[in-house]
This record gives sequence, C-alpha cells and structure tokens, in this order.
Amino acid sequence: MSGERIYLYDSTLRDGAQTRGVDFTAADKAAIARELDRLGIDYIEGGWPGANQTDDAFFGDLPRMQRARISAFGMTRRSGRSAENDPGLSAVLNAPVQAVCLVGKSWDFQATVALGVDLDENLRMVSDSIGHAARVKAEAMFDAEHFFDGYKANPDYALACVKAAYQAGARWVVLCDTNGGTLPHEIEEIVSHVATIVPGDRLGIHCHDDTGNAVANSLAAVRAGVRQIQGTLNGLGERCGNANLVTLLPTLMLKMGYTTGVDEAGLAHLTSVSRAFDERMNRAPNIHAPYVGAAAFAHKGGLHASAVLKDPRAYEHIRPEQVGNQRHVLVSDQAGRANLLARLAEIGIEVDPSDPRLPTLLEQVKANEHMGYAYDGAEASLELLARRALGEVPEYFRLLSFRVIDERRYNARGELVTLSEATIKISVGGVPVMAVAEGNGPVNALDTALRRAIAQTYQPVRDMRLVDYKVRIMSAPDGTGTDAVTRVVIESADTAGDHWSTVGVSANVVNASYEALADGITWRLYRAGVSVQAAAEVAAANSVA
Ligand SMILES: CC(=O)SCCNC(=O)CCNC(=O)[C@H](O)C(C)(C)COP(=O)(O)OP(=O)(O)OC[C@H]1O[C@@H](n2cnc3c(N)ncnc32)[C@H](O)[C@@H]1OP(=O)(O)O
Ligand SMILES: CC(=O)C(=O)O
Repeated sequence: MSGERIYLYDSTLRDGAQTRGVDFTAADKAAIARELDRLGIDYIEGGWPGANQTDDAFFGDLPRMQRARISAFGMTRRSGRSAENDPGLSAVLNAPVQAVCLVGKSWDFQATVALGVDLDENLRMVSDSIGHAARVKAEAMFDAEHFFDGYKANPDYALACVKAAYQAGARWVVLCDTNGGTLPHEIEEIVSHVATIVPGDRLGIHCHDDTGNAVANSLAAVRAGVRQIQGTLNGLGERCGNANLVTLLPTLMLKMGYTTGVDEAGLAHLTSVSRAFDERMNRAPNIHAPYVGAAAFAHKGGLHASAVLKDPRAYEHIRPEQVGNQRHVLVSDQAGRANLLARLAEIGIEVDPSDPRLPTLLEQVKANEHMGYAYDGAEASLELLARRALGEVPEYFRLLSFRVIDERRYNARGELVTLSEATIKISVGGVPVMAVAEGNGPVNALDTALRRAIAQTYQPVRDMRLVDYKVRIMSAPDGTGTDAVTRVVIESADTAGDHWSTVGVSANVVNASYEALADGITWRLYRAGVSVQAAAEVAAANSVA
C-alpha cells in the first residue's frame, strides 16, 4: 500500500455537461460543486467562461468552497492572435478563479486538419497560452487533447507538445485519451515514457470510456506515475462518458492504498452522493454500479446467501458501509432457505429456521417466480406472501367483481377521445361496498374505483398515491411464446414519504394491475395496523345510511 497522494479533478460540470441528455442550470452547477467540495474533491472544473450563458452565470456567482479549487476551462489561443489579445482566452482568464485548464492539440493530424495550422504554430499556441495563463493565475493546467492517438502517430511531436506546456509553466500536464480508444497496457507503456520527460507529480490523466476502460486506463496511468486523475460523477461525459470518479475513489483508497482529499467519513457518503446526483438529473441510478449500486452488495444465489450469512467476506470484496452502501439478501427462484430467512429478518419477520412452513413458502416463491412474478423489485408483495403464509394478514377486503369499459368516441368539440370507466364491488367484513370511477385509461379508472371503495371504510388509504406503474410482457412460462403473460409492478407512496412496490401477474393486463394495486393497499393497511372489525362496522353503517 503506497499512501501517496492522488489529486482528483472533477469535470462533471464541463465534460459531464457534454453528455447527451444532460442540461445543467447554473443552480444545478452550484449545488453539485458544493457537494463535490464537501466530499473532498481537489479541483472542480466549473465550465467554460464565455461559451454559454449558464457557464457565465455560474462563474458570475461562484459558490463558496471550503477546500476545493474551482477551475475554468478553455482552449489555447486562436492562430493569428496573441495570447494576450484573444477574446476567448481572455474570457477564461478573467473568470474569478485561481486555476485554469486549457485544452490544446497534441496530435499532428489534429493540428493540421482540425485547426489548419502548421506544427510549429500549434506548439507556439500551446506555449504562449500556458505561459500567459501561468503568469496571471495561480495554476495553469494543460489538457493535451488526443495525446495517446498523437503519440501513436508521431511520438516526437506529441512529446514536444506536452514538453512545451510543461516548460511554459503548466502545474499539471494532463494526458487525454480523447477518443477513448486506448487500452490499459498502452496507457501504462506510453505514460511510463512521458514520465521520463515530465515528472509524475506534474502529470494528469483524462480518459473516456469508449472501450469500457476509462477507469482501468486511469489506474494504469497512476501505476505509471501520474498523480492527478480527471473524471466525473457517475461517469458522465461526452459520448460513452469519462472515467467514473465514484468507482475510482474507493478503488484508489481501499484497494491501492492511495490517499486523496476524501477521508474515510467522506467515502462513507459516496453512495448517497452518487444517488443524489442521479436524482438531480432525474434519472434512475444504475443498480449495477460498482460500489454504490443497489445490487452491488445484493446476494441472490442460494450458495452466496448461505455463506454471506456466516461471514460476508465470503462474497463481498469490501464492507458495504465503507462506501455507504447496504447488504441485501434477495429472494427469488435462485434462492435457498438462507436467502428467505435473511430476507424475512430484514423486513422484521423472525422465523425459527426449523419452522415447517418455511419450505412451503420457499416453494411458493419459486413457483410464483416461474409464473412471472419477480420479488426483487416488489418487496411489499414478498412481505405479504410471507406474512400470509404465517397467517398474519387479515382479509381487509374481498373482491366480488369489477368491470372496466373503454370507450373511444368524438366529444362535443369533435375531438377523438378515449374514456375508461370502472365499477368495482368488494366486501368488507361481509358488507358489500361498491364504487364507480372514470379514468384516462382502464388501470387508472380501476385504481380510482378501488381506492374509492376502500377509502369509504379504511382511512389510511386516503393519503396513498400511485407513484410509478411498469408493465412488462413476457412469454408464457411453458416457453411456447403463444400466451404471453403480463407483469405489472406498481410503486405506491404515502404522505409520510414511505414508498413500497408490489407485483401482479396475469395474461390480462387489467387483472395483473388489480393484483398489484390490491397488494399495495393491503400492505398499507397492514402497516397501519387497522382493524377489519372496525372497518366492517363503518361499512355496515354506511350501507344503512
Ligand atoms: C475534447 C473536448 O471535450 S474539448 C471541449 C469541447 N467542449 C465544447 O466544445 C463545448 C463548448 N464549446 C463552445 O461553446 C464553442 O465551441 C466555443 C464557444 C468554444 C467556440 O465556438 P465557435 O467560435 O463558434 O467555434 P466552433 O465551435 O464552431 O469551432 C471551434 C473553433 O476553435 C478552433 N479550435 C479548436 N480547438 C482549439 C484549440 N485547442 N486552440 C485553438 N483553437 C481551437 C477550431 O479550429 C475552430 O476554429 P474555426 O472556427 O476557425 O474553424
Ligand atoms: C479535454 C477533453 O475533454 C478531452 O480531451 O477528452
């Protein structure tokens, strides 16, 4: 274990802003910068002053940082202008920050084709711009764009570019795998050579993930001597993204023994930082993300669960708490008794391992999964299945019948509309209750009618709402593919902020939806501990009235 310091440079607000579908506001940028600062990141690249209004607004009202240094990104001077007289470069250097990072060409082909300048002029553009930046800012960095492709094509020229930046005063010379096509062994070999010219403690690495190797490439560069890594939160970035700092951080600290600006307590917040970032971008976190994904410490295979319960090291490479994540033991058709017992314990059901009802329950889970149920993402339905098997769930209501009608017609304004209407009859403690509702689709109408019927007698249903509805059509369990079955997963929530998911399966999408809706309501009533007897009395009084 080395204990040496690695400097982390976050480019979420610049290269991350180049991600397809991502559009930060200045307020987003400020909030993300504060989060990165709290985490302990050394440098935060805020954007490109002068390139767009968002970046100007961000640099015009910079968030206060505790430890991190915000840097402004830009490019070397244009050909034919002096560094002092280039409006683009001036906009970058006028930003009220101490650090700047200028991108410049280091591949001869890029200089002649993309810039249309001769190779000497490109060297002067690098050296003039970095020299000027180093005179007016505390730190000037050079992003050597396309460095690895340039080195492969013309090593002498690529090395001349980084040497020019270093000699002009660059604090960090950052080797960029701009097109993301370089492999780890190439990175290690090339960086080892560069480190004989520019010392490792002045070298950085900036990798893209086009071969899925951005993290591996960054680590290979560190092995070869670089001491600054550029990356982004959750691997955002141009095309396939940048090196994911959320993966790199624990790898550097827990596996390779490097120190960073992030301490142990910061590392223990990594999962929440990563998920809060996805939340801000309004996208679902990747459950399979290394270290921080919901599946990163989820044990599904029966052999795994059995061993993990004896000692988690059997199937875990680190302790989940080190990165703020949690262990989960899943129940599915891959499960054994150990998974089931662990899962039941997680949801607060203590069962004697020799309870004769356990094998029956496990068989039932497996049979249901074969039919198309999936309890991985529908924990409330699993809890109800288990509690019903243990005789703990009262029959709060019984379905007597429902009917759903869809009508497609022209309304009075001559517009084609589709309306759905649902009628439902349930029995509460033997007393029939009926409700009718309209909706913008059959499931919406049925959901409204069911809640309306139940809310007449059960108060806790009134603060419930449907948050998410997912339908998946699957081929029939016999594998013929002729009679598809539909799986519906519903997420419900209450006003206290609790969320729970339930599942229903049927050849008919409305039946599957009813099953998931009814489970969602039953779980809410069970958790609220309501009395069926009291509800039946209300239902009886309502029916007399
Ligand atoms: C590898 C990377 O990710 S680098 C970062 C890439 N990010 C971005 O481009 C996002 C922000 N960029 C922008 O908003 C715009 O491109 C701006 C404001 C910077 C420039 O806009 P424009 O002046 O309209 O130029 P445009 O984007 O069309 O073309 C880039 C110009 O810069 C020149 N250029 C490109 N790289 C460099 C460089 N390192 N040094 C000097 N000039 C350069 C190009 O030759 C081209 O010049 P030309 O207009 O004479 O052909
Ligand atoms: C600078 C940069 O983003 C790149 O070369 O990929």
